[in-house]
Amino acid sequence: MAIEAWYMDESDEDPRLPHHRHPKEFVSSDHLAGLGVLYWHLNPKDYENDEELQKIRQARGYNYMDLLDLCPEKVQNYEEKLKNFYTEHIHADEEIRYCLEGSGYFDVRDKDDDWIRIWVKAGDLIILPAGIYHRFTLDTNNYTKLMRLFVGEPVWTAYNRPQEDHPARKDYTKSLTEKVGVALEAH
Ligand SMILES: CSCCC(=O)C(=O)O
Ligand SMILES: [Fe+2]
Repeated sequence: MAIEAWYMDESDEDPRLPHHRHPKEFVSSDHLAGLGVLYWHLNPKDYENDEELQKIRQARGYNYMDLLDLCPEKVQNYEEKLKNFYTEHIHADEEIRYCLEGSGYFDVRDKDDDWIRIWVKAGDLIILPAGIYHRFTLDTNNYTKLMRLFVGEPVWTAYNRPQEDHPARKDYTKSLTEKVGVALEAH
């Protein structure tokens, strides 16, 4: 099963709506991979014993794990947290999220600075590379339960845009130009 992702319209209606362009412009997982965004679909019911998940965690060194149940009863400062999640930012490290229940939107900037909306549902594991501008919102279902993975002690610090001088941002932009170089050489 492929991930659903699309280019966003420019309207400032409720962020929890899909915000498709007209006509719809879907984005493939290859296109996402070109931005350094990786994706797997796993069995969310089996997350405690799942060998596929174990393999990914081992291969990438994700020894840290916790669960984030995104509902007002379980999250302190719920509204403020959601507001911060939807403020465009980067991190110094990868952001790894595995959706166990519900759904939500991870928005990432493409090479031309346009927003791509990635619809993450139960079973979707995504990795956003360090330095990519992104944000998160719940969709109209208003609920998700996410697993957060990390290499070592987690650092969730968000650096709000602009961050052009942040080392992770510089490395990320450089990796994008290198990817373009490889694609051109292949032709
Ligand atoms: C709710 S997880 C996604 C939000 C985010 O970008 C973050 O936690 O940094
Ligand atoms: Fe983030």
